[in-house]
Amino acid sequence: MKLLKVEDLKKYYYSGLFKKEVHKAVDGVSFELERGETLGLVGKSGCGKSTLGRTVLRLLEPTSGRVLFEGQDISGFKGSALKNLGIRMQIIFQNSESCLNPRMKVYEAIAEPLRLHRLCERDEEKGRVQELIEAVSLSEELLFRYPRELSGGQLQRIAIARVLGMKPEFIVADEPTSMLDPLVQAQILSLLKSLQENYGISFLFISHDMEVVKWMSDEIAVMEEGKIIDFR
Ligand SMILES: Nc1ncnc2c1ncn2[C@@H]1O[C@H](COP(=O)(O)OP(=O)(O)OP(=O)(O)O)[C@@H](O)[C@H]1O
Repeated sequence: MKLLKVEDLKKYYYSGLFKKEVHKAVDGVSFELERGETLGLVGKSGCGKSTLGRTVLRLLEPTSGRVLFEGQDISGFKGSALKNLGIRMQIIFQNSESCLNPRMKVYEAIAEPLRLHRLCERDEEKGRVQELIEAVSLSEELLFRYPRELSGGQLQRIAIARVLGMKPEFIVADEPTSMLDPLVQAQILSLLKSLQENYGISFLFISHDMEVVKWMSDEIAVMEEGKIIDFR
């Protein structure tokens, strides 16, 4: 069974007097994703890539269409079902600093979701945080620093460690390296690939950069004006 199946997904925004103007940000998108595979998503700015990623994750309410996760229709999930789903499906953003609290040391940033979702016992927490910082190839001494003391690449690794703590099966990576210089970008992309190999995570990998998407993806979807116009 496919890990993810998206069927005729739409996300429309209504504006203007009597909400009569319609902007079709995502307009009937369908795709499938196997466990452990990456679908790259490319297209011009404003074509709907981020909206599609967020709607699949149910961070945005779909206008219509279905999202099947392990065969289960999650389109109507609410309350605790949606919260549990939010652990298994994650997102990594371009600007990781914005999702880290500037007053929280790295240790707390990684431990916070573990506590919030009760993913480990209190006495196991330290070990788990150490495992996670190692998994993203950072040294343990960074655990006691603040985000402002770290480089862009280190911040992105910490954002990835936070997400990994939740043992996600599916991650939307929304331009995860576009703010980084080329060398650091290459290192983060390699990290994501190795995490995929080690943990069997599936990715929807969003980028402007065709070269990056080619290197990362098993299949590439090209988006234009809310629709997928080609699979390569
Ligand atoms: N809350 C909203 N209300 C109205 N329109 C929106 C809203 N959010 C996004 N849009 C519009 O939907 C379209 C798709 O936006 P989206 O951010 O998904 O594109 P994108 O392909 O990810 O662009 P980029 O590559 O620049 O991030 C854009 O025209 C945008 O202006």
